[in-house]
Amino acid sequence: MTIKVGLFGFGRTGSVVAGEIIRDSECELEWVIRQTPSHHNEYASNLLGFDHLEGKIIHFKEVDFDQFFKENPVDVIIDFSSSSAVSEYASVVKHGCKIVSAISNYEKNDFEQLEMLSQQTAVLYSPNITVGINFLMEASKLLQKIAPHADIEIIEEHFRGKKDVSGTALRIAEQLGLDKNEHVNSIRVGGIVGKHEVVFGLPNQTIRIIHESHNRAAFGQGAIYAAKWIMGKEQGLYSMEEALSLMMTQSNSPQQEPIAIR
Ligand SMILES: NC(=O)C1=CN([C@@H]2O[C@H](COP(=O)(O)OP(=O)(O)OC[C@H]3O[C@@H](n4cnc5c(N)ncnc54)[C@H](OP(=O)(O)O)[C@@H]3O)[C@@H](O)[C@H]2O)C=CC1
Ligand SMILES: O=C(O)C1=N[C@H](C(=O)O)C[C@H](O)C1
Repeated sequence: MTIKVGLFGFGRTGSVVAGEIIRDSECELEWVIRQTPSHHNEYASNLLGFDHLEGKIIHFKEVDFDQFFKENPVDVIIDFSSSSAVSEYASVVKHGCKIVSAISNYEKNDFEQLEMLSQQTAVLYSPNITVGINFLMEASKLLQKIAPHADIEIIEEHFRGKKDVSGTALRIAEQLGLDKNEHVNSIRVGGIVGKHEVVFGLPNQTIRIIHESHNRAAFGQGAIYAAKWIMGKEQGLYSMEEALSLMMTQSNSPQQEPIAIR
């Protein structure tokens, strides 16, 4: 079965994610919604160098989205736009459309709206949708149990223009029970795509767990993994950790094909 995908956002990350969706043989990029009229009615595939037409770019304000969705339905919306976009697609969940949201930091009201949508459809939300970061989280939790007296600091490094504190770092702090105002250290330099490090300080040794995204394609591959996983889910709010833990169980079962991690 081909999964029809609608993408919100065609910026730094969305444009790379679009390329990954187009490349994936089990997905079809139906459309891409953006905030400005840039490249309206052109195809993401052409802009990204493919020679077929896929992923028509739509300026949100040019369409009545409810009507647009009825004419151009998708199985899943993948969101790499901004916190407020959730209100733009809120109405389409009644058609059974599922949602994968990768917005790193939600405004409180917008996140409450996402939570409300999860009462009607399956929503997967992850401030860091790479598969690898979830291994860092699990390893950090395990190490904290083994070395409960270690000093723990979280370091997050991103490109110069990233304004918000890393949503991933905040999630790691929360999971480790650390005060985010004291233990999250941010560095903004050059073009770093995304690096997260958890430092465990002991009297005679230091342990560092690091995850680094070298290319934004990692976010696209994670989002596609999440989209495939959520296809079989009932309404509810899911995390990437849940999607991955099920995958690990599946991979032990000879009956079911695990979703491949790339
Ligand atoms: N969870 C994860 O793993 C990751 C999450 N992110 C998150 O993804 C989001 C986007 O990041 P990034 O690509 O760097 O940001 P950019 O600013 O480069 O791109 C944002 C894109 O979203 C579009 N957009 C913004 N607001 C709306 C809206 N209300 N409706 C429709 N489209 C909208 C913009 O349109 P236009 O182009 O017309 O201006 C643009 O295409 C951020 O929240 C970021 O933190 C990023 C990487 C990984
Ligand atoms: O804005 C980004 O780009 C990223 N945001 C993330 C975050 O805030 O944690 C995840 C990723 O490293 C890239």
